Amino acid sequence: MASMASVSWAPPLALAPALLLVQRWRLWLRKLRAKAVAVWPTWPPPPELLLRKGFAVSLLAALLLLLWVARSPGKNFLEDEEMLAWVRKEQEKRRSKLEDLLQQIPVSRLAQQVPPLRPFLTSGGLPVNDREAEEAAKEAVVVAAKFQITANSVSEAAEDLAKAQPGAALAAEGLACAAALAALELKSAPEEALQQRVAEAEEFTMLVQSRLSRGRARDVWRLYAEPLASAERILRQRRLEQWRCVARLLWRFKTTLPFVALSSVLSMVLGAFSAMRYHYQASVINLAKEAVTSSSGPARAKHGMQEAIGAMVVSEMILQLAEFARGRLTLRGKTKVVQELKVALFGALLRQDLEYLEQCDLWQLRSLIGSCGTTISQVVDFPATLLEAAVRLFTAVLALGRQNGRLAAFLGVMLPARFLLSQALQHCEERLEQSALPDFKGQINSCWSCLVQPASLRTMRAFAREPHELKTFTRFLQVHEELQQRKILIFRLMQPLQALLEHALEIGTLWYGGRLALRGDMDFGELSSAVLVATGAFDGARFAQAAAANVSRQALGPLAQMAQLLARRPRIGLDHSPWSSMPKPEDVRWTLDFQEVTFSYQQRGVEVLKGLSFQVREGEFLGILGTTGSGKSTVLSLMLRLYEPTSGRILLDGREIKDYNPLWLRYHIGFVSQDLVLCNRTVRENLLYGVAEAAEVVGDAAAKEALRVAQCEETFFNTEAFPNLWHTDVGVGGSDLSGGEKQRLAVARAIVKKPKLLILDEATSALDEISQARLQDEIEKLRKEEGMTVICVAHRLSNLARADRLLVLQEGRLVEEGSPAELHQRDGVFAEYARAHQAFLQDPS
Ligand SMILES: Nc1ncnc2c1ncn2[C@@H]1O[C@H](COP(=O)(O)OP(=O)(O)OP(=O)(O)O)[C@@H](O)[C@H]1O
Repeated sequence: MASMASVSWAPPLALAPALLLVQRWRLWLRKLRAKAVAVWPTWPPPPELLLRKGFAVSLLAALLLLLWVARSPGKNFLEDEEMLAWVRKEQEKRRSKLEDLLQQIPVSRLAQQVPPLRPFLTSGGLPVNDREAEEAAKEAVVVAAKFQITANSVSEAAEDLAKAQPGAALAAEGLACAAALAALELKSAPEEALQQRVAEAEEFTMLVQSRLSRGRARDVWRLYAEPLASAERILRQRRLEQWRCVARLLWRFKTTLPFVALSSVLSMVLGAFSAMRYHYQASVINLAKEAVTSSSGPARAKHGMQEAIGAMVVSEMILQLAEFARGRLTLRGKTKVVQELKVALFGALLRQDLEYLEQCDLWQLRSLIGSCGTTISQVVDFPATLLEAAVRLFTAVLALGRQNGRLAAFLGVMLPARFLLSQALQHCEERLEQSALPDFKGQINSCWSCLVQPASLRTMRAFAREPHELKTFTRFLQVHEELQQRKILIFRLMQPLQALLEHALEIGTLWYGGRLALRGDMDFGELSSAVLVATGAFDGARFAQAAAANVSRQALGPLAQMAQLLARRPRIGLDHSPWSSMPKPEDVRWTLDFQEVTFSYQQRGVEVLKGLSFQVREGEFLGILGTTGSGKSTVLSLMLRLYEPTSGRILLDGREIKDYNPLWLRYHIGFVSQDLVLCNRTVRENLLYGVAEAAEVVGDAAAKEALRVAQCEETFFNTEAFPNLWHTDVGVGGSDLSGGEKQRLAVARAIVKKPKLLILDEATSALDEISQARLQDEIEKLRKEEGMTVICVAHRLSNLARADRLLVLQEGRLVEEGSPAELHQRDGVFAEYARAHQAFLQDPS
């Protein structure tokens, strides 16, 4: 019985608490509804409630609480001892780099020699008159001419330190020294480099202004102001040419002009109709008011209201149609132009001199070309956007002026005031962002660079750097995040201020309108419609300002850069002279004649070759050897016309090499460079890289023959090592091949072209002695059979054993020349090399 009772009573007992809970909920919900109903009539709250002291205080308290919550969370990293020690170490690194630079450049030495500079460099401020400062700068210029350190490298080091340690006095000193060097560079720069120098100096001026106090910045400025002014004078004359470039660039968009014109017309329609939206809304309000107050009753107002609503529907439809049509038109106009421009820019980049490309930030240029669609969109759409905004504003102001002239005048004053105030706020935000925290953002990339390049990846592994790299990455990120938090906080503080400013002006319009209404200069209907129309006017102005800011901030700079790239004429033009005017390669005698050639790399400025004269005869094997850095590879680069000699002449078959088309010349020269890099393609594609329309011109048999000559046919056709045979990918830069395989493939790549001149720069250094000897034999055979001229740079003397003649270079000068036997007898530098080599063979221990 007991068990039966427990079974029958259990469910109701279990339900009881649930029922109780439901009952409670219902009661609670009922109370909540009653409260909501009680509050409802007072929402939105009456103005006097918002103006009560208590409310204002609570609002302020809530704001402060919000700010406190928005503060950077967690412990400030500068309070962490270990972190602080790491930051100091990083700062120290940058400090010592700048110190090393400053010690070398004459300006710091000049501080002892030139009295006016001393107080500036040691204590701060430059208490000299203009003449003395000018004299100091002149002297700095003369002394610094002997040194190779550039203003850019010093200002970069100073900027690095200033970022890592804001307010560091040494950074200011660095900037002062950079100023003197900038003066030097501006004075001595050749005209073609002037623009670059002035751009650097202008960038440098901004740096000085942002990093130094106003007085110190003025002092630094005085050091290089005069040379900058004279350089700018020259440039001003050339600026006309620049404008022509931009005009030419814009002329490229001529096919878009009809589309731009049509979309501009549509934009005017859009602007006018979107402003009319507010006008009709205001009409509806006016009619409603009229219906209540006028004696003619609601019938007339009802009719008017129907008309206004109908007009609103029609204008809305026109708006959407115009928007659609404008979108289609601008897209059609842009697509083709952007495509053409990308091709032109890529072509212009490919055409540039190696020297220029070596100094460029190629990643930046790549993204410039990649994003040219966005840039062009901004520029091409700008007239339409501006027209739309202007028409919208004009329509709104017109409607407003018709309603009330005074209110329109009030707006006429308030709009520019709003614009100026928002500019001031933006400036304020930028100043605030000049944080006192260290900034290591750029350094995060250096951590990544170890990982993403196969060669550095292996080095990282080999040196067991992983834990260190991880730690460094974490630290850089920590500091960076802290800085970001601060910037975000500033942004979050400034954004509401901007919004408040915008709304304050709208409230101001309402206030003024209200006053006019109170004085009887305006009635209720006019005021309500004026507010709506004024909102339209503000929207128009905001729209125009945003579009203009976008174009000036994001589009004009890249556009000018594109124009410059397109207008830039390389010194070694790829189409000069035309290929079609070139002789047949078999009609040319492949002799080379270097006559008093000097050369220096632009970025370093040091003379690498000093009056070099020698000859290369057709069909001979010329060996070049010499100490490290003596200029051997540079000589080969000049033969290929990768660079132009600073002075002197190079003749091919008695004609200046610069009269030959560089593409033609390089096509007939086989080149294996010391720092060879293969493309990330298959073995076969790499092999045929240098042959135009490879598959048709060179058959498989000839390609395999080149592999055989280079001693690597068996390697790449060994299915155990290369299951895909010569269709195997070689990896980034050839990273999936051994050093010897890479070199042999590079030799085969040069030979397969059947060149008239074969240049080998340390081409077999990774080969074993036996393979190297076999390769030498094969090249010898080829030389004899084809009459090919061979120039070989090598450190290993066995590479040069078959040479007809040898050149020995030292510090950019030719110190010995002759056959190996002659040089042996002369007992000079070569004989010394030979003795060292012989000693090793006799006693390798
Ligand atoms: N692209 C470059 N930019 C600036 N300087 C360079 C450049 N290439 C080489 N140099 C400098 O020019 C000098 C000569 O270099 P080069 O490569 O011609 O010497 P090398 O005799 O071939 O040396 P190695 O035997 O070590 O290969 C060196 O001081 C080098 O640092």
